[in-house]
Amino acid sequence: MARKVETHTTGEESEAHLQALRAQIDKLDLQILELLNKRASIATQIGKVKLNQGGEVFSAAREEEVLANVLAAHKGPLPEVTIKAIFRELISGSRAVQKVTRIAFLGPEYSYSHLAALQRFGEAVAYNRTGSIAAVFEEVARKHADYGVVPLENSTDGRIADTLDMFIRMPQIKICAEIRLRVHHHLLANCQQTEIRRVYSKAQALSQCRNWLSKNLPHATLHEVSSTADAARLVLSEPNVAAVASRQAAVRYGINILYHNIEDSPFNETRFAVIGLTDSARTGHDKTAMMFQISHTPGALADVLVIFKAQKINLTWIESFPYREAKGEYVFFIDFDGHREDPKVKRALAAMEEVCDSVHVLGSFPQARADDE
Ligand SMILES: O=C(O)C(=O)C[C@]1(C(=O)O)C=C[C@@H](O)C=C1
Repeated sequence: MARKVETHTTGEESEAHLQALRAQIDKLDLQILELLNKRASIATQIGKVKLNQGGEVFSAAREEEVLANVLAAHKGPLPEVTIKAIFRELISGSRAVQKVTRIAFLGPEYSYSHLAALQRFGEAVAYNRTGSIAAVFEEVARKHADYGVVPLENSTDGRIADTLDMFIRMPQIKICAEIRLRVHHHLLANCQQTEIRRVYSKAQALSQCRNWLSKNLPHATLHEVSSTADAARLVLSEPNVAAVASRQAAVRYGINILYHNIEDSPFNETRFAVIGLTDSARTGHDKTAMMFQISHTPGALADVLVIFKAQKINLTWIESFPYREAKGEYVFFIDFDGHREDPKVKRALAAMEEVCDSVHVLGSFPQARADDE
């Protein structure tokens, strides 16, 4: 028969037990610290090799592989989200010991573009906020920034026209990674709900909360401003005003959150592109983005789609966009599974050259995980 375990402990014994456990944590922390710095020293050496080869510090493909290795081996008890956050900052620091990466985004701080950039690049980065999506492209083209973060599409509102327009204007800009950001909107105000007369936000954010706002604030008028962070700032300078913005903006500007998660769709997500001057190496879980033009003849688009069907390539996105240089002309944007170096993708691209007026690959890049996946 098993012996009865004595569970009763005195206050002194339990205090001693606590101290012993904390001593174990102190010891482990020093070991972790040593390992972190060892890893950073190796990253410094990698940086020198890459510099000699003329390569870039940031490798979306390698970062994806590092994270996939770690997550595959992870058994808990720490939540996966914690492991991802730790490794995000670790890799961010490993890049910084090689070279400080400069990232341009559509500001101000704590806009959703900024949150997406932080999610992908972490804190050890020189962030450069700009006033427009066009300026993000220009900063990258002029090499004032190594990479830029621009919104591509939202699950509720669809494409971001300014970004697609810039890809047409600046075909030298490539997509080297994508970021999927779950977008949660909150109602920020420093007055009572019944006192709110005006609600400020970016057009897309107002549209993504349309039903909630009309149901809960039927007497308030809605006003578009250039960013959700600008909207938050207006709450500080005007009376009886609310903003639809992020939790981070509420913290940054010291505003109360009256309601959390007021977006109409529970799956509200924005997909961002990381843009640069080169795209990404193959990982085996990649996507390719491209734009093409076809003649105005019956079946021209079907001829293109049939190529993807024949090669068994899954299309993940398609948009037609007016071509501003010529009336009535359109540019098609598509994303599909696979890397431009995969044999079946190469065959599809060669076949497209035959049937399209113009074909331009925007880049191949690792498929992003959703930030809550
Ligand atoms: O493997 C590299 O190329 C590194 O520079 C190391 C490292 C990392 O910390 O794991 C850092 C930056 C790169 O973007 C990819 C990976």
